Amino acid sequence: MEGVDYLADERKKAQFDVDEMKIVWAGSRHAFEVSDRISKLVANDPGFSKEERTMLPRKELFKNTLRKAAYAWKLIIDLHLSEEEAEKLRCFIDEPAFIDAHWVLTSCLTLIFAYAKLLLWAQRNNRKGGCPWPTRCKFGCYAQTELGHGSNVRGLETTATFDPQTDEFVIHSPTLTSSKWWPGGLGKVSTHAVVYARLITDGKDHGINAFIIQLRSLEDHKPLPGITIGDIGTKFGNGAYNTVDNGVLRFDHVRIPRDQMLMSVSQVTKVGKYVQFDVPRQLLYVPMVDVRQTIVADASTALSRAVCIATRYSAVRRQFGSQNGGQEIQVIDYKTQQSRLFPLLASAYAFRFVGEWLKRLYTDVTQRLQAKDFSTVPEVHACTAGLKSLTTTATADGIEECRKLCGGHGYLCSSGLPELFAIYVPACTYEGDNIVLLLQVARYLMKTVSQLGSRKKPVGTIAYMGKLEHLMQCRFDVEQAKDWLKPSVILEAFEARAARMSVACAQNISKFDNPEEGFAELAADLVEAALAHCQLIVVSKFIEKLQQDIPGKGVKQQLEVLCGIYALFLLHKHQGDFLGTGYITSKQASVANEQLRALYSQLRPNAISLVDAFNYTDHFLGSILGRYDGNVYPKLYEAAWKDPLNESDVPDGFHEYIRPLLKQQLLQTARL
Ligand SMILES: CC/C=C\C/C=C\C/C=C\C/C=C\CC/C=C/C(=O)SCCNC(=O)CCNC(=O)[C@H](O)C(C)(C)COP(=O)(O)OP(=O)(O)OC[C@H]1O[C@@H](n2cnc3c(N)ncnc32)[C@H](O)[C@@H]1OP(=O)(O)O
Ligand SMILES: Cc1cc2nc3c(=O)[nH]c(=O)nc-3n(C[C@H](O)[C@H](O)[C@H](O)COP(=O)(O)OP(=O)(O)OC[C@H]3O[C@@H](n4cnc5c(N)ncnc54)[C@H](O)[C@@H]3O)c2cc1C
Repeated sequence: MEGVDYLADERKKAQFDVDEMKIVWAGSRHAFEVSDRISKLVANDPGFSKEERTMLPRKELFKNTLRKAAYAWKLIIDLHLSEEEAEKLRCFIDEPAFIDAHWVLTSCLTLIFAYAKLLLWAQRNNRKGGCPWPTRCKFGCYAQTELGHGSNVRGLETTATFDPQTDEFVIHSPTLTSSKWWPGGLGKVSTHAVVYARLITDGKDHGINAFIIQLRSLEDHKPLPGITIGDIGTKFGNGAYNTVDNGVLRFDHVRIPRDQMLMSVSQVTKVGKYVQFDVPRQLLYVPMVDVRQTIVADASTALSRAVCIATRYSAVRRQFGSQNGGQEIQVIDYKTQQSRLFPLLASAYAFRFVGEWLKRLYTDVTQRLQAKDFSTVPEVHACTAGLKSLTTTATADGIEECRKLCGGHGYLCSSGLPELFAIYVPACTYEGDNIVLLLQVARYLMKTVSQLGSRKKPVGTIAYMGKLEHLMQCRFDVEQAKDWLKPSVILEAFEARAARMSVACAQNISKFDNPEEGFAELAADLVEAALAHCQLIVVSKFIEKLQQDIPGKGVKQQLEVLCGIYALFLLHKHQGDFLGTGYITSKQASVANEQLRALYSQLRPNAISLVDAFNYTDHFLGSILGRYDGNVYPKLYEAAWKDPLNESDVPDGFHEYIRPLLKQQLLQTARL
């Protein structure tokens, strides 16, 4: 029945102020108000409908995305939306688009150009200043990855050879494997690209540098001479990421002016002299750090969507246990359902808070960079790489778990979960393969351990290594379940586990004559140590959040429950680490599990309200199973009839393929 709230009884059970929790989730009252307003604007505008997305053929799908993007830009201008509102608009339109790369890169490149300015780039290049990145009337993409190399950035093959005769770089793709491959927005739309290529002057290879290159005519959109571009083909899932034109690009001796090299870390003079500035080369990689921190912030949005769908549906769905003709049991009341669903709900909140923290860390680093302080770059690289890896892996796995939590109906596109998974899962690969990124964290950890004896004190997220002596010896000495609720106890457990795993790896590497050989041999253990370190960061940032003043009846208490679930679930899942490093005994692990079960029971009455606090519209959720009103069955039934296959009772192909078979069968039966 329309207008009935099937989840009303669930909502009455809440023991906290949901409106205040919405503000905690959004980050501030202002952020909540902007999100609320823009999400409703999108939801109420038929121009942003997503209903048929999974049924459209690729060409139509792509054209529809172009239409939406153009419409969104028109709205931004007509409604004078601020940058913050425009960013929310992009989020709630909920369609990966060519425009994403442009959107993010505009800010990345503003940053690169901030360094460039700082490094007197403008004067050295005899330019009047100003950012040549095309933010207006032109579209850009980020062309780093090649067919043959993605993770190994140093192995890229595209060349940029300086010609002092003409004061130009000659950009060339010398092999098939040097074709740029994957950049989003490249295939059909971008007019310009940031291209990573090997810089060659006077026959000498100076490694990878970035160049801004025009790809297409601004008149007729055709590729410029010497440039070959296309789309790389259909990707995983219906609809999903196929709204984006990931592309292939080849250069045949394309000439660009010298000042289109991004000269933030080095410079080529008019006479072809290569000059390396007194700054870390890693500054070239800062765009990746920027996008990775955005991906961490986005993970909680993707996971919370899936969790919202699975939680609401778990309260609607009933199976078994009917007594005297009464209703069956809501599947959310099964302990197995709770033990799979509630840690994901807790993870969504945990990722929200660690994402907020990472943004602050990144802002701090960018301010330091402006002041030529590069000291925190390694830490922000380790944090963004590690947290990108942890949050995207957990989110992709979490979305798939939510699909299973919804049983058969979760497999229907109308549940919203298959498409959400298909769109999200490449996050485990783009912006750095998750294992490759954890290995970067491991390098940072091994470096930290090796420097412990020196005067360099570990600070920031690695500060806990400063109390290594204590962490290597301490033992968990409490026995009661409720002791596991103390933040100091949880923190020490995670610190001791992370420190001990890192030290064990360092000791094992030291047994090899060649440390690089040791690192390669122990890579699997190193990845686990890196993960333990990243999990410690997430847990500690959740605990830090709880130390803030959090208004609203019962809000803090709910967050404490969620924090306990997040930490104790990890402890349960990685029991082997905690037991193996000797910090806890098996009895203490079993007591922790007892506490975890108690927390699930405390969370249960609040589950629906905790997902309501995400404040998602039905449009954004895009799921019949996750509808706010819980009116699942009639809407599923209705949606089935909208499938193109149901347009006629007799399907196309009946006369060619089914009828002859039927006839044959009839004949055979007659012969018998
Ligand atoms: C463009 C984005 C568009 C849109 C985003 C929009 C919204 C966000 C939400 C969704 C995302 C949507 C779309 C995604 C689009 C995807 C884009 C891409 O995928 S772009 C391509 C990304 N590619 C990678 O990430 C490649 C991964 N590989 C690497 O990063 C490096 O090569 C590697 C880290 C593996 C290092 O290899 P190695 O050869 O060992 O390194 P090197 O010798 O060059 O340097 C080592 C030295 O440098 C330090 N370091 C490495 N990386 C960084 C860094 N990023 N920042 C700072 N420092 C870094 C490293 O620690 C080491 O230091 P030491 O020598 O030990 O001191
Ligand atoms: C949807 C999508 C959008 C993208 N958008 C862009 C874009 O806009 N611009 C752009 O430039 N690129 C883009 N990419 C490319 C992306 O950044 C790369 O695919 C990614 O960095 C992984 O590199 P790879 O494909 O070379 O994987 P590989 O490195 O070939 O990975 C293959 C396997 O090898 C393993 N492996 C690799 N190296 C190591 C190692 N050292 N130690 C242990 N294991 C290792 C990996 O873990 C993985 O299991 C995009 C990719 C996707 C899927």
